[in-house]
Amino acid sequence: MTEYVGQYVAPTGKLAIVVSRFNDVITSKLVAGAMDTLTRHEVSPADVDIVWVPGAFEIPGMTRRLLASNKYQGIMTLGTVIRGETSHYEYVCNEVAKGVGQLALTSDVPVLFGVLTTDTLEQAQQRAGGKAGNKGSDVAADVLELIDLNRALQV
Ligand SMILES: Nc1c(NC[C@H](O)[C@H](O)[C@H](O)CO)[nH]c(=O)[nH]c1=O
Ligand SMILES: CC(=O)[C@@H](O)COP(=O)(O)O
Repeated sequence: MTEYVGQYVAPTGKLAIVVSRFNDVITSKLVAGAMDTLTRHEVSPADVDIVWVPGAFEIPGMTRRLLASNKYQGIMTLGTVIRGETSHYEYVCNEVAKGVGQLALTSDVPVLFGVLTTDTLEQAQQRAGGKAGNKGSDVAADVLELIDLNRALQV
């Protein structure tokens, strides 16, 4: 039996973070968490491109463009969608999740989903460095793991 588990090691190539400016009081903390985790695992900041888009809805499109550039070994998507008074929340969340999910499914380059979808600002704050951790840190570790796993499997 052979078991494969990716390790948290710095890849040889570049990484990208696609992050939305909407709710940037939160998304900036997600980026900070991601960069903290990446640098703790010896990823050079020079090897990370951070691309800011207006809102979460724009994340899939920009991610698709970065994938097409063939510049990156892995892409993390970060955003924060907080429920408002109308059904807009559902449409934004559904399209972002569907778009990023489709890219993750069809790309050989790991694409990670780090978009918070919360009912309240407090819930988002708790997941951006509060008691529920930092989603940016989570997806940073995940992208390192997936890149290394693909390397080990030679896929
Ligand atoms: N309400 C939130 C949005 N809305 C904006 C959309 O994401 C998009 O930028 C706009 O519809 C133009 O296409 N975006 C978030 O990231 N978070 C929200 O809570
Ligand atoms: C998630 C959203 O788009 C949300 O901020 C919009 O708020 P509202 O539904 O009150 O217009």
